Amino acid sequence: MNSIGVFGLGVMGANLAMNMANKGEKVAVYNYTSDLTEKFKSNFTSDNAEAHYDLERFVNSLEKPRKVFLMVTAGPVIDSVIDSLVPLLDKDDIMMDGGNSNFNDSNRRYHRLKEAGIHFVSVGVSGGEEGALHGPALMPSGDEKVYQEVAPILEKIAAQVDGKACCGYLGKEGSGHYVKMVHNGIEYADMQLITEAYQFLRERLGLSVEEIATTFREWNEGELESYLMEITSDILTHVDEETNKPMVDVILDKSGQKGTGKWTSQNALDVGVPLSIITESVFARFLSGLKEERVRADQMLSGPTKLDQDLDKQAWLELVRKALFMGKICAYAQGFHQYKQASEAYGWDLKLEEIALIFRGGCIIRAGILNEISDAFKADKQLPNLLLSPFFQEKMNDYQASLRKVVIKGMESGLSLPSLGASLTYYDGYRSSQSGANMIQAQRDYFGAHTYERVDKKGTFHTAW
Ligand SMILES: NC(=O)C1=CN([C@@H]2O[C@H](COP(=O)(O)OP(=O)(O)OC[C@H]3O[C@@H](n4cnc5c(N)ncnc54)[C@H](OP(=O)(O)O)[C@@H]3O)[C@@H](O)[C@H]2O)C=CC1
Ligand SMILES: O=C(CO)[C@H](O)[C@H](O)COP(=O)(O)O
Repeated sequence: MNSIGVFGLGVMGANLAMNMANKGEKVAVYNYTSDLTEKFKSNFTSDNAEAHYDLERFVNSLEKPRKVFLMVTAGPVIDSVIDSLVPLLDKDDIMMDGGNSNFNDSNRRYHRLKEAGIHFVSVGVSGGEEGALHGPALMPSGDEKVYQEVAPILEKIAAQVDGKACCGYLGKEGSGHYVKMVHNGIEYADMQLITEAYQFLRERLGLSVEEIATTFREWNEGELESYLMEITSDILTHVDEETNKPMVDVILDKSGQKGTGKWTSQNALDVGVPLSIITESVFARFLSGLKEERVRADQMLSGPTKLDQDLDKQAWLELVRKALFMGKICAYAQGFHQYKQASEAYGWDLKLEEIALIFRGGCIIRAGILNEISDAFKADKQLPNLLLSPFFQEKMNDYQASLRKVVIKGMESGLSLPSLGASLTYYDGYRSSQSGANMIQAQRDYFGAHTYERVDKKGTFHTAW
C-alpha cells in the first residue's frame, strides 16, 4: 500500500511526488490526462513511486486513512477534482490542497468535506519547481489533530533550516492558504522594490547591467541576503544568445500575475490594513500591462528636463542599499500586520513568529532577516508592528534618511518608484502622532453630519457648519 497519493503531475505535483519518493514515502501518482503520467514515468524511476491511470485504483492503493495531496490548477479545477474523489474516499480520509487556492474557497471546501466525513488540509506551498523537488516551505492548516497525521510526511519533504522543518501547523480552516496568499503579496513587494533599486542604479546612477549584477551579489552577502536578491543578480549576468544583449533588456516590460497579490490587497481592504507597498506592487504590474499606452504617453507627456550634477557613485550605492532594505522591512511590517489583523478577524490564532520561521527556507521570500523578524514577534507576542521592535526601530531610525534621499532624488529625476515611495509614505504616516484625519472628520461632518470626536472632551459632536 502507498502512504500518500499525489493527484496532478504538472510542474509542482511531479516534483513534490519525486521529493516524497526520494524521502522514503511510498507515493501513488495520478493525473487526469495520461500524458503527464507518462512524462512522470519516463523522467523518474523509483521503487517508491507507483503511477496510476485509473482514479479508483489510485485511491485504493492508499493505506487508510488515505492521504491524497492535490496539486492542480487553483480555482474550479480543485472543486471538480474533489467531486471526483469524494465518492471514492471513506470517512476520516484526508485530502490536502497544495495549490494557490483562495482561502475563502479553502474555508468552503473544509466545511463541505467535513460534512462528508473527510478531513481537508489547506497546504500553502512555496518554492517553485526546485523547492518542490528539494524542499519547499509548507503552510498547512485545518484541524490540528488531522495535521498531526500528515505532519511526518510534510515535515520530511519541507526545506530544513537549523534543523527545523519549514512547515508547521498554522491554524484553522483555510488559514494556510491565507498565509501563502500574503506570502505572495510580500513576494510582489520584494520583487518590485528590487526592481526599483535596479532602475535607480541603472537609469539615475548610470551603472551597467554587469555592475548592478556585482552590486546585488555583494548586497546579497549582507543584511539583504535573500533568494530574490540572489536570482536577480544571476538574471543580470544572463546574455541573450540571439542579440548578445543582457537578457533583461530583451524581455518585454509587461508583468504577468495569477491573482494572489491582488487577493492580498483585496483582503487588506476587508480587514482594514494599510497595505500600500504590496498594493502599489500589484498596481505596478497593472501599469506595466499598459505597454502601448505607456509608449504613446512617453511621446506626449513630459518629465524633468534637466538632471542635476553627476551623483557620487559610492555614496549613492549605499543610500540605495539602505533604502531597499528599509522598503523591504516596511513591506514585511505591512504583511505581518495583515496576518495579525486577519487572525483576530477570523479567529485563527496565527503565530507570527512561526510564520517567519517557516519562510526562512524553501520559499520565494526566504531571507536572512526572517530570523530577526521571528525574534521580534517571539520577544513580544503583542507587538503591534514590526517597526516598533527594538531591532527594527534602530534600523529604521538609521536608514530613513537614505530612503528619503533615494525617493526624492528618483522622483525629482522622473523615475516612477511606487513601492519605495509607498514605503516612505507608510513610514512617515505610521510615525505621525498627528495625522490629517481631523480635517477629514470636519469635512465629513460638514457635508454629511457624520459627527466627530474632540481632543479635549469625550463624546460625539456635530457642528452646524
Ligand atoms: N509553479 C509554481 O511556482 C507554483 C505553483 N503553485 C500552485 O500549484 C498548483 C499547480 O501548479 P503548477 O504545477 O505550476 O501548474 P501546471 O500547469 O504545471 O499543472 C497543473 C496541473 O493541474 C492539472 N489540471 C488542469 N486542469 C485540470 C482538470 N480540469 N482536472 C484535473 N486536473 C487538472 C493538470 O493536468 P493536465 O496538464 O493533464 O491538464 C496538471 O497536473 C497551482 O495551484 C499553482 O498555483 C504553488 C506554488 C508555486
Ligand atoms: O506561488 C508562487 C510563488 O510563491 C507562484 O510562482 C505564483 O505563480 C507567483 O505569483 P504570480 O504568478 O502572480 O507572479
